[in-house]
Amino acid sequence: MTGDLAVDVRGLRVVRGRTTVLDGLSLSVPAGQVVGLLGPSGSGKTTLMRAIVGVQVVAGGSVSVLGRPAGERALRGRVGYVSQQPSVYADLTVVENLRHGAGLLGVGRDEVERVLADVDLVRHRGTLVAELSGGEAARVSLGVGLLGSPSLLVLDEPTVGLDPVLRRDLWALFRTLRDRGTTLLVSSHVMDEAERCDRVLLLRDGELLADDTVPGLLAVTGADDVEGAFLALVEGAATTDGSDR
Ligand SMILES: Nc1ncnc2c1ncn2[C@@H]1O[C@H](COP(=O)(O)OP(=O)(O)OP(=O)(O)O)[C@@H](O)[C@H]1O
Repeated sequence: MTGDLAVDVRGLRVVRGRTTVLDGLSLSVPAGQVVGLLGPSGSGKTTLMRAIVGVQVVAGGSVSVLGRPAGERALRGRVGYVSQQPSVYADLTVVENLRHGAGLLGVGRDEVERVLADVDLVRHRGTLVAELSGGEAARVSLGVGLLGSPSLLVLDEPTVGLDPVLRRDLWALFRTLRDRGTTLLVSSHVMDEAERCDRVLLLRDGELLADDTVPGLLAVTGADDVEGAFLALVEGAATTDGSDR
């Protein structure tokens, strides 16, 4: 492992509507790892991911991605983003969706074939997305994010709604991608998914409660699992900031 950072966030401030979602958040994502971004619903995970991929208006601070300011044109194709909203066309087939994505990125058809194999959809290549199961459709979205072999993949709750077998298979794919040198930032509000990550970032109300490995988190909190560690950290924060949410 090198000491390189794939993402470096300093003093990030984001206001959405009337809510200050992030107020001076600083964190980093080391290159070549699977990093889990965990936290309850509304803690700011999607907002942070949007800032990292450069689609979020920010009110202050800096976000550096692969050594460049987030959203810079030079990062196009080097950062893959799979949002929670399906970003594929239901009335196109699997391969048509991937070819469309490849066309937008300017990458070749060989990329489409590689991605089809990676997400295990070769036999569904000619199927309309509307006729796929939820898990298969999720893999088409992921496939679009994999086009062009991005150095950083930002995945917003990619396993939500998937059965345990599909979740396991997707995590195996994430590790394979990491072993090929990709950095992955994967959000989840399912704490047990943390166990599959090299590091975890725990967010609550826009604040970073922890940035550690799973064994490190357990050692610091004395908890048996990540859920227990999170609760211990929340309670610790509650006693210092006077809130008990
Ligand atoms: N478009 C918006 N306008 C105003 N406020 C928003 C908007 N989107 C999100 N927020 C607020 O920002 C806060 C953080 O939302 P965000 O989607 O980043 O959380 P999250 O941790 O990703 O949640 P979830 O796990 O439910 O997706 C929430 O309080 C939410 O109400």
